[in-house]
Amino acid sequence: MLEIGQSETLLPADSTAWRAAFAKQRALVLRDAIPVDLMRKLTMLIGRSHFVSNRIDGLGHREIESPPVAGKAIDLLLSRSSLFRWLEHTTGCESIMRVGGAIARTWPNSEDHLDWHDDLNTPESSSRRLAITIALDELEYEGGLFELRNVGSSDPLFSFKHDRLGTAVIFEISGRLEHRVAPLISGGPRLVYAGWFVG
Ligand SMILES: O=C(O)CCC(=O)C(=O)O
Ligand SMILES: [Fe+2]
Repeated sequence: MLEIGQSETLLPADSTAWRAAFAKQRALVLRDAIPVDLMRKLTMLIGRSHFVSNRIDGLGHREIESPPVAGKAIDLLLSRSSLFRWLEHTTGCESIMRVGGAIARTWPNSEDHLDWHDDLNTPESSSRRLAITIALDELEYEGGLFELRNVGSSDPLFSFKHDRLGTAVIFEISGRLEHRVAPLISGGPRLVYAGWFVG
């Protein structure tokens, strides 16, 4: 059990199963990582958030929270050295120094999605070690599947549909892996925090 509460972080005492899961699929599912009471507060903040169009050249489109308010609150919640050390131990990623991200929203339309990419596309992004996404809503939707694969492989190593409020996915960022988010077919929107642990 792992829980990122408002004032304390509960981390699993025995990480053996987590290490084995990450070794196999290069990703972890942290079910209910943000507890319900804290999630409720974040939902209230997000209710006042403003979103702008965010086109990522060659990859796709989505909306992101701007100015970042709820996203900054989540950055702060994740900025805990005990969590950084647990992630290093569990994933083998070295020296995580900080975390930062944004709230992203996709709708069922002809443009919202992200094609295969590795999150290492700019010089500033080259120190990204792990990515984290957290479900911030639980509206039903079809499509919107997240997939992670080895570059050049056609079989995903890991796939996940975010539909449980407060559940997080952590996955490896490296030149040997790529990930994508499929377009929504109906329902939604899909609302997640998407950030990176940076070394
Ligand atoms: O929405 C997701 O699940 C992943 C987002 C993503 O890949 C990114 O922001 O780079
Ligand atoms: Fe990404």
